[in-house]
Amino acid sequence: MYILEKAPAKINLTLDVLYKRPDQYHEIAMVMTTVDLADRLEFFLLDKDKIEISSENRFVPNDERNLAYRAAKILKERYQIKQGVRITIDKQIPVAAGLAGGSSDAAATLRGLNRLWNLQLSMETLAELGSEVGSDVSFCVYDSTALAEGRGEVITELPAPPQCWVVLAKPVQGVSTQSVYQSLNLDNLEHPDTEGMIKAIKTGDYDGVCNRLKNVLETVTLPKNPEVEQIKQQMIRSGADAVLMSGSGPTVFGLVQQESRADRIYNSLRGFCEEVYVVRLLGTHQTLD
Ligand SMILES: C[C@@](CO)(OP(=O)(O)O)[C@H](O)COP(=O)(O)OP(=O)(O)OC[C@H]1O[C@@H](n2ccc(N)nc2=O)[C@H](O)[C@@H]1O
Ligand SMILES: Nc1ncnc2c1ncn2[C@@H]1O[C@H](COP(=O)(O)OP(=O)(O)O)[C@@H](O)[C@H]1O
Repeated sequence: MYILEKAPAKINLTLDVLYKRPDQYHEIAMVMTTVDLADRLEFFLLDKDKIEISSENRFVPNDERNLAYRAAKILKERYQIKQGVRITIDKQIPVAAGLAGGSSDAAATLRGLNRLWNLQLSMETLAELGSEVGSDVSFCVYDSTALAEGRGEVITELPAPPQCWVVLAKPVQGVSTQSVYQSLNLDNLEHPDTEGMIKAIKTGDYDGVCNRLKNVLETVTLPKNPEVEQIKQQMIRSGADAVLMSGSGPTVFGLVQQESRADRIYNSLRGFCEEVYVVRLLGTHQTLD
């Protein structure tokens, strides 16, 4: 018996950092949604009491460092599961890109094993377990559109934003999330209009969403990675309605309503950026088959 799960990438429509906490984390408020660029995970029951991971991607560890492995281990130990599992990851989301690929794989593992092992756990319980793996995993468990607060694990679900096309471009150099947070200067930050973004989403106001895209982590990643700013400028020149860096970066996304315009942006970026994707905004959980 085996189970299939899709693990979509996320983008940040807003990302605000409020203050540094006494633990190693920052208190944040961010509106996130999902796009149709997804890893695919397969889960096979094993008789032996073992978690096996495989992925063809050379940047993804095939051992206990894999976030999917960590999610499976937490679930297995917490519910004393004696069966083992083999997890194969077909990696489509660029790694260390600000698109939460690893977190989404961990979340898909929690959803998939909940079904494979027939645990009947609620989304809330899976999200709580996910927060032990990483700050973005709870959001990824819901796999929808949401406001994420706390260190990212306090989730308030939102409706899907207005439908549009999303052009994603990832510069070659990956970014370490931890070092971006560490380098952030909290003085004189221009904060996003989080409430305004939520209202724009709720009223289906596409222009309102575009006008409010903002990510305070750009203040760290942009000066260190000139390519990110170049890609932003190129997307604007080619007709994007709005552009922003996702998460800690370095991936940049541009929003457009017409497919022809998305194609134009894609073609204009192909020359100097190897990894470019045109995808639909999803914003709600999609079941496979
Ligand atoms: C920036 C964001 C935005 O969605 O995503 P990515 O760019 O990684 O996709 C998230 O806040 C990242 O979430 P995630 O990648 O799950 O972070 P974690 O593994 O929990 O933490 C990695 C490190 O980032 C820092 N960190 C993370 C979250 C937070 N609220 N404050 C922090 O200071 C901590 O130094 C932590 O050790
Ligand atoms: N299943 C996984 N997919 C991708 N990266 C993973 C996975 N498991 C562990 N990692 C590690 O997590 C790090 C961050 O990966 P990722 O989630 O893709 O980036 P981001 O946090 O920027 O969205 C990578 O350096 C990678 O080695």
